[in-house]
Formats: sequence, structure tokens, C-alpha cells
Amino acid sequence: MRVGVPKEIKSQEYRVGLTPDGARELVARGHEVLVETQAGAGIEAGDGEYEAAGARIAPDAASVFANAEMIVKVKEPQAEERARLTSDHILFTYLHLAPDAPQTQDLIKSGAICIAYETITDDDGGLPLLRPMSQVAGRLSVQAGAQSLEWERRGRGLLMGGVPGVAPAKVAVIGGGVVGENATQIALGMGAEVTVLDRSPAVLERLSHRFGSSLKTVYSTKGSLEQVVLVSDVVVGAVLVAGAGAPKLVTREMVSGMKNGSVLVDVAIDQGGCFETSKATTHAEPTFVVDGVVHYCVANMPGAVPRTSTFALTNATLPYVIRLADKGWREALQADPHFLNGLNVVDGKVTCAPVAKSQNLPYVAPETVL
Ligand SMILES: NC(=O)C1=CN([C@@H]2O[C@H](COP(=O)(O)OP(=O)(O)OC[C@H]3O[C@@H](n4cnc5c(N)ncnc54)[C@H](O)[C@@H]3O)[C@@H](O)[C@H]2O)C=CC1
Ligand SMILES: CC(=O)C(=O)O
Ligand SMILES: [Mg+2]
Repeated sequence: MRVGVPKEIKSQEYRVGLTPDGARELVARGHEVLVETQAGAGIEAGDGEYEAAGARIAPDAASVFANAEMIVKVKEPQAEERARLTSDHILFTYLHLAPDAPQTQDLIKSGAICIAYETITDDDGGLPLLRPMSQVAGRLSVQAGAQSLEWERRGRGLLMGGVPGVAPAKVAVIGGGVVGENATQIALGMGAEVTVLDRSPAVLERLSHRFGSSLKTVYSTKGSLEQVVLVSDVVVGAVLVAGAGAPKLVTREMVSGMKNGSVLVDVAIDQGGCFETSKATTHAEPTFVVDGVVHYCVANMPGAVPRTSTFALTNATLPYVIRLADKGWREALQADPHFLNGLNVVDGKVTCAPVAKSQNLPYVAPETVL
């Protein structure tokens, strides 16, 4: 198969969909790899490294899209990239379609086979291609929260861990999955006072077991959530209902009741955000203030650390890229119902139930399109 890797064009996105090592694996299996010039600049993988791995370098995105059967990316295709998609393409990348009607409409119109990293499942009930970026984003969320607490950044002027004799910041983490667990680890490591809320008792039990009495766990209800949020200095939003728009758990009213200079970090912003006052921001201008509360809502947080993130991402995605290239999309998805859960849009039909529901579109079961 001809596999194309365009340079990412989302604001401040320096990851790349395939490393030179990944290209080497595909080439060794008889596939052709076409990489846009400078696509690996953010991980210091020059064109020469891709060429040494057996890939060809394309001068621009247009020639990658025109000559590749499968496009492997990191972020959801931007409008300019969507315009290049045709019914001859397989698109394999993060999509986050539930809150994104314009993208969904463009993918429907393209006729392409669109497989989303974030809805592929595994036997343990996890999301193996979201997991590595959730690990990165969870850890980064606490760094972002700590920085946003600084006075010059319009925060309360608190040091996350305090110092002897002065109390640390209070951090609440809503959602104790992969993002939540990684945020908890870093926040506790920095010396913050940390509370995790989740509506799954099993999740709370797992975290309580891992972190012991240094972590407070709270079963999440409207009432308990409000109580914790109102006294917190930093709140990390880390909930997910796979494929669906994030539930708005923190209301505008709760936000206005928070202390001035408190910080909300909405990691769930890629699924629309779990704070009512959130709107997506970029690394160029990551924060804004509503009712005195600093909001950090960057939808591609791992893009800030492209080296760590690209390698972590491609460790997870490469085996799936290889299966698609070796077998073709139909056979690869037929062989694995978890992989099939990644199919979001095909031939103009929406095959991911939560996406169809979020946007009032007809749903077609993915098994029926194979
Ligand atoms: N902004 C960014 O750059 C990035 C964002 N993300 C996003 O972070 C979010 C979280 O991802 P993961 O941790 O991997 O998901 P996960 O599935 O591992 O964890 C989500 C947790 O939320 C809990 N939850 C769901 N609804 C809830 C509710 N109403 N109240 C309390 N808890 C609730 C679940 O029980 C689960 O424990 C996703 O939206 C993901 O796409 C992930 C990576 C990067
Ligand atoms: C998962 C996601 O949104 C990201 O890695 O950018
Ligand atoms: Mg206020």
C-alpha cells in the first residue's frame, strides 16, 4: 500500500504521524511510504532520515494526498486537508468528531474511510490508541495548572506544593481514568492536596489502592462535585464517555463561585470540554479568564512535547498501521471487533454510534459496511 504522512498543520502541532523507524517497518513489508518534506522537523527527524528508512519525500501536502492510499496523521484533518480527501483514501488519525459538525460533514462528503485512533478499544475496556496521549496530557495538565496559578499568568499566586509552614494548592481531578491517574501522580508528586472524583467506584478503588491515604477519592455527584470544585485552586477536567461529547459537569454558576485566580484545565476539550465556560484554545494563546477563573483548554496538549508524544503515539499506532497496510481496511477491521470500533465514517455513512447521536445523524452499524 502507498502510505502518506503529511506535515501536521494544526496550530503549534509539532508531532508527526510516523517516525523514520515506523517507515522502515512498512517499507520492509513491501509498502511505499511518502512523507511530506519537513514533516519530522518537530522530532528532529530530517528528510534524510526518512529517506534512509526507505521512504520518499514529497514536496508538499498536495502530492502526499494525491499519491497515497492511506493517510496517517496525528490531529484531526484541518479544513485544507479535508478538501484533499477523496473516496480513494483511508484516513487514520485522531478525529474527535462528536463535538465537531463541520469536520463530520466534510468527512461524509469526502467518501473516505475514516478510522479514529480514539475510539479503538481493547479487551480490558481501554482505548489503546488514546492511552499514550492521555498519559502525556494528564501529566502536562498539572504543569499547565501550576503555571497558570502564577500571578503574572492571572492566577492566585500560589505555589503548587506550598513550602513548609504554608499550605499547598488544592487540586481536584474530575475523572480518574488515564488522564486523571497521570494528573494525580504528578500533582501528588509536586506536593499538592489532591482529590479525585469519578462516578465509577471501581476507578476510585483502583486509585485509592495505588496512591493510599495521600489521595482523597470522592464519588462524583452534582452535590459532591460542586463542593469540591468551589474550594479547589486547580480543577483538571478528565472525563470521557468514549466517542461522545463530554458532559458539562462544571456549570457557569460554579465557575463564578470559585476563588479569583483559580484555574480550570479542561483536558476533555477535544471532546467538547466538561466545563460550561470552556472553549478550545491553542498553544499560541492557551488561556483565557471567565469570572476571574483562568481556563486552560488546549485541544492538542501533547503537541507541546512532540518528541515524547510522537514516540509514545507511534509505539501504539504502528501495529494498527501495519495491519491496515498489509490486509487492506476491510480485512483488517473484519479480523478485530476492537479495531472496527475505530471506524467513524465510511463512504459517507457515520458508523460510530455516539458521533451519530451527538449530531443527530443516521447511524449505520460498522459490520454492515465491511
Ligand atoms: N486535550 C488534549 O490534548 C487531550 C485530551 N484527551 C482527552 O482527555 C479525556 C479523558 O481521556 P482518558 O483519561 O483517556 O479517558 P478514560 O476513559 O481513561 O477516563 C475517563 C474517566 O471519566 C470518568 N467519567 C465519565 N463520565 C463521568 C462523570 N459524569 N463524572 C465523573 N467521572 C466520569 C470515567 O469513569 C473514566 O474513569 C478525553 O476526552 C480525551 O480525549 C486526551 C489526550 C490529550
Ligand atoms: C488525543 C489528542 O487529542 C491529542 O493527542 O492531541
Ligand atoms: Mg469568582
